[in-house]
Amino acid sequence: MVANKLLTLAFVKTPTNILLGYKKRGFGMGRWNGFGGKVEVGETIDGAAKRELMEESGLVANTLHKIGILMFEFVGDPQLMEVHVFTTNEWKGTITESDEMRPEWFPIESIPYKKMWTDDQFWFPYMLNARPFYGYFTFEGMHKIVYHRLDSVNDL
Ligand SMILES: Nc1nc(SCCc2ccccc2)c2[nH]cnc2n1
Repeated sequence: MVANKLLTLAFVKTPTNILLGYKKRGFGMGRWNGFGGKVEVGETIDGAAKRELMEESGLVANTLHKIGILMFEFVGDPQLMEVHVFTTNEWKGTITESDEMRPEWFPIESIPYKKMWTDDQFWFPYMLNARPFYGYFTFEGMHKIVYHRLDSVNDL
């Protein structure tokens, strides 16, 4: 039995703007995304999300709100990615570029979906409207979605 790979993704947002990071290396390189990564052994998911946000953007979130869970399957890879998605609108610290990510604010009206993962355009509206969601996406390669399902949920 291959366990899911447990990952986090956190977004810092105001009512009109969202902070995205340009991934400079590794998985998802060359795309704008939220801040996140692996949940380490002994870490809570929330704790990992806060740590990754701080490491990758320099910001400390006072509270993170769980807004979604995304499952990603890549055809040919038995390990599913289980991504817990968070938002925050209360943070401290100074935005700092890391070796992983170059943070930049975007108006919510001009999110660069063409330079992001293909699935983001499906679930971002749920996140931006604070509607908790559960999504499952099957990828063939790094661009093509061959199956997806996305549902609103009452609690996560
Ligand atoms: N938006 C988005 N993000 C990811 S990976 C996010 C989790 C992660 C993984 C590795 C390093 C840092 C963060 C995706 N994968 C497939 N579609 C996707 N969409």
